Parts: sequence; C-alpha cells; structure tokens
Amino acid sequence: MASGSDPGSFSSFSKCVTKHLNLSYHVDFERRVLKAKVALTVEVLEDHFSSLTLDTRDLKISAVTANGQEATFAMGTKHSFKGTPLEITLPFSLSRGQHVIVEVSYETAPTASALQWLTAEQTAGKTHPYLFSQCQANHCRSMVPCQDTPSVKHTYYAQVTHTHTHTHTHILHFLSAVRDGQEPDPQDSSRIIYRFRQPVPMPSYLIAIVVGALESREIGPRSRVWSEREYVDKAAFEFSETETMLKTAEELAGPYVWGQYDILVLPPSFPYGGMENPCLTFATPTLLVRTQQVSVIAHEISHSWTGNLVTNKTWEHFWLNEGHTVYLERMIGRSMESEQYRQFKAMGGWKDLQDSVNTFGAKNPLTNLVPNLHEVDPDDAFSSVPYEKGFALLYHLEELMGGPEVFMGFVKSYIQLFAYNSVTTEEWKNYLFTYFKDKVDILNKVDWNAWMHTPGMPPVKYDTTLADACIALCKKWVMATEQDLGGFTESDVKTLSSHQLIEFLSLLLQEPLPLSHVMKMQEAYNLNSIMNSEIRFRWLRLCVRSKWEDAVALALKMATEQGRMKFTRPLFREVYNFEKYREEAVRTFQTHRAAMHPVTSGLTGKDLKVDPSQSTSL
Ligand SMILES: CC/C=C\C/C=C\C[C@@H](O)/C=C/C=C/C=C\[C@@H](O)CCCC(=O)O
Ligand SMILES: [Zn+2]
Repeated sequence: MASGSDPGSFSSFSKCVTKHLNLSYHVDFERRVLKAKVALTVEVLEDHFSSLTLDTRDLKISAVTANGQEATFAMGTKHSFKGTPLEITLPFSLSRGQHVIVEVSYETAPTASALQWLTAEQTAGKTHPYLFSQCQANHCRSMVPCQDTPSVKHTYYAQVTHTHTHTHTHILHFLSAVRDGQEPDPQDSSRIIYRFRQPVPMPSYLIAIVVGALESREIGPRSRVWSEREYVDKAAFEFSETETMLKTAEELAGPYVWGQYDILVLPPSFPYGGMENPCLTFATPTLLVRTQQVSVIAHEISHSWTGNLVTNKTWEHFWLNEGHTVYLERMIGRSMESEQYRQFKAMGGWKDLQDSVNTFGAKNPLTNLVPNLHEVDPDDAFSSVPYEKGFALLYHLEELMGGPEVFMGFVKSYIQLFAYNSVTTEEWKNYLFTYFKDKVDILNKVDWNAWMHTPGMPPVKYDTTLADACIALCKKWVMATEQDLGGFTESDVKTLSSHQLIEFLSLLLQEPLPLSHVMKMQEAYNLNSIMNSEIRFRWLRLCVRSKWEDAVALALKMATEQGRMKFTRPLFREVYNFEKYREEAVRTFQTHRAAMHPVTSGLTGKDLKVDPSQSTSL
C-alpha cells in the first residue's frame, strides 16, 4: 500500500508500514503538554531490516524500545515544516513479513502545531480549560511520533487521562474513535482513564483529540452532538438532519463503516469549517446559524467514504479527497433538494475557485489540480482549488459519461475498489478508463494535461436557473449611476434565499462597487444586521474593498472573534490591502495572535508579511 515517495514525510514507509498504534496520553493543562507513550506495531517489508525512521515535530523523546528491548535512537536535522526525523536502530534484525512493536516514550511541546490549548477564560463556560487537535495535513507528528503520511493506514487504541485539580472534575476526553469505556486510574484513583478504539485502518492525519467541559445530546440512532453546555441545544437543533444525510450518503456510496457518527462543536478559534475526524466530525461554531451547516455537514459525512475510506496517497493528490467529497456532498444536496440546487451550489463553488486563483495568481502552479509539493508546506498550498477544480473535473466527466446516475455508479465502484487503501491520481485515472471501457474514445479527448497540470481556471458551464435573480440584481448594481441608486429598495432581496444572497455578494466581489453604491446597499438592504457568517464575510469584504472606512472595524472584529481561516485570512488581507488601514490590520493581528490557533496565526502572519520572530513589522 505504501510504495512510492511522499515529499511531506521522512518516515521509511517503503521499508516498513505501521499496522496499529497503541497510545497512552496524560494531558497536563498546567504545563500544556501531553506526556505520552505510543506502541507502533510495524510490519517489515524487506529482509535484513534493523532500522526505521519516524516523523516527529518538537517532541521530547525519552526512550525507545523494540519488542521490549532498549533500542538506540537519534534525532536528525530539523526541517522548517516537516519536523525532525527520529532515527531508530533495533537491537536485532528482522525479515520481510515479520512484525515488531516499537514503543516510544515522549512529551509534546507547549507549541505543538497540532494542538491548541485554551485557558478557561477563552471558552464559553469560562470555568474549565480546553484542548483540541487538528492534524491534517502534517501535524500529527507534533503529537505522536509516527509514519505521518496518508499512504500508511493503521488502526489505533488509546487511553487518556488528565492532571486532576478540583476545577477539572467535569472535563471529558474524546478521540476520533469509538468510546470503549472509562475507569479509575489504578495509579491515582481520583483520575479517570478514558479508552477509545478505532478498528478501521486510517491515516495518521485523522487521529484527533479533544479535552474539555463537554455535554452531549442525541441527534440520531448513531449520532450525538458534543459541545460546551452553552452551545449544545442550539447545535442539536441545527444538526437535526444528520441521520437523513447519513442515510442518503449510504444510498449513494455504500454502507457507513465507522459505527458512530458524532459532531463536536469547537470553540470559535477552530481554524476550519469542519474536519472529518472519524466517528467525531469537528465543526466550527460559525455553523450554528440556520442554513449554513447543511453543506458542511454533508461534506464531512461524505468524507467517511472519500478521504477516510479511500485516501489520497500524498497531499499532491489531495483533490482525490476533496473533489470527490464535494461531488458526493452535492449529490446529497441533489437527493435532498433538487438538481437545480446542486447546479447552484456548483456555481457558488466556481466563485470560490475564482477567488483562490485570483489570490494565488492564474499562473501559479499551486492552482494546478495536482501540484508539486516538494519543499512546499501543504498549509501554504491549501485553497479551494482541490475542492472546486476537482469538482469541476468530475462534473465535466459526468456530462461526458452520461449524467449524474451513470457517473455516481463509477464513484461508488471506485470507493468499493479502493476502500481501506490510499490512491494516486494515476490509479484513479486508470480505473476511470477501465470502468468506462466502452467510452474510452470520449475519455481520450479530455485534455488531461490541462486539467491536471496547468494553472488557472478550467472551462465549465452550469445551469443558472437559481442564480438568474442574483445575476440580474448584480448587473443592476454594477450598471447603476449615482442617479439610479434611489431605485434600490429592500424588496429587491426579500425573495432571495440566504444561498442566493451569498451568490449575489460573491458575484459583486468579482466587480467591486464604488463606495456610494455600497453605502446605498446598506441603507436599502441593511446587510450589517445579518449574522449568517457566509453572508457577513462576503459583505464586509465588499465594503472594505470599496474603501468604506466604517466597515474596517467590523471586518477586523469578525476576523478575530472567530478563527475559521476561510473567513479570518481574507478579512485580514482585505483590510491590509486598504492602504490607510494596513497598520491597523497588522496591529490587530499582533494583539490577537497569542490567542489564535498556531496554524491560523502562522498563515495570517505570512499574509500580512509579519516576521514571526518580531512583535511588529511595517
Ligand atoms: C493541494 C493542497 C495541498 C495540500 C493540502 C492538504 C492539507 C491542507 C491543510 O492545510 C489542512 C487542511 C484541512 C482542512 C480541513 C477542512 C476543510 O475541508 C475546511 C474547508 C474550509 C472551511 O470551510 O473552513
Ligand atoms: Zn473536505
């Protein structure tokens, strides 16, 4: 499964592959570290095997054993984003097909890039500290020494406990796995050990941990929603369609193999809309506004097949995870709503792709569907491209091959064939040609090099029925002279759904308006009062781009009161590009960076050209 190379990993996965991890964690909130032990069950792939390399990042390793015997180890040279290779020499030699249990005792750093430690004051409840992880893409190595490449899949078992203080009695632990009971710690009966079991083989980037004062509500026969008490009822209400979506996804893609499907709503600094951690999707609280959660939860559910069951072999093939997941997410939307709704969402995705291409530059190789990630940090490469160019390719193929039902047949078959494995684009393409063996002539006419290895926008058209009202209103604003402005009233947007309002604002962001127009838009539509974050985010970007000074404070407020990178980074960049407020953007970032997620603060710092080692720039 793990042959080939991965530019993001130092680990020796062509010599050996991890089959199982047994983790023991002790969470120390006072010192902000995990004291841990991991036992890796490793299958040897070659004869005369006596050494292996694991990925680590900022870990303090204290001991390594192999089958219980002391093993020697050395740390290699630290790489800026790949971390430090841990080179282990076994006290014996093994042959191909044998297994060895390598146990590493270690401690994480308070700055571990996978972890965000929140003080009690940074939580909604204000009484208990909180810890959460985000391992995708290459951050698992900062909490577990492992073969941190998506080409290796293993099961895992974990036991977790935390330092007991009188204020921490209500703290619960969860991992991306099935709960396997809890019991008093035999070494300290005031502590509880929580146990978890993940029997489905999965890549390291899907290991996840959360520790905090959490409550839950049942939302379906295999689903609970977890969050701090302050959000839990709202979350249960917003995610009430989860079981319907799971069933729809199963009809499309096959059985759900992960047992439980729970959702965890995190504190506002969580950097993404959602993260598909198996058994426990992590979600931003910005979804807790009606109509916003549907596509994100459909997306995370879809990852249970595309991404978690069939996984990209390296991050260069990330579009296989995300393109297929967006395709499946929109097929769920098609089943639950309509084909027009799917087409409308596809058009919205097209704008997101355009936005990413504009941000990177239309000639930037990071806008290739399959980018070269040698010496490129995946976090720097992340954008809508793998999602939306990936979807656009699949949609294009769907049209060529005979429509959604026919193409979904291929996607389902691809999932069944590659389930529990990791794949490359080449393997995907070979299977496409095998599945559609009667239509190879048509497939040969596709300009594969343009789709896969050429930067910029691809050529695709969608059904615009639901977007026509948005396109017409956008045109009206773009063409309007100062004299025409009096003709705009609240009734223009009365019949638009929130999805259509998002589309309207996305269209306007492609053709920004004069300040007078934006001010009139506020007067007529009162968009400042809307709290739906997808709408607010686009509206505030539009205002700042039109140089409306009053909007700067609102944009910076939204950029800092939540930390979803999809919103935070473009809002900061927008204010930064408004010359007069550039310093204000940098100052606000400097004030908030200590409380931001480590990845968000790192990437926003790069966007604003703030030297990470200095407290101020400019
Ligand atoms: C070609 C891109 C190369 C590598 C990307 C791989 C990982 C990127 C890394 O930065 C982690 C991404 C994690 C994403 C998690 C969830 C997203 O689906 C959220 C999308 C944005 C949002 O809705 O907030
Ligand atoms: Zn995704």
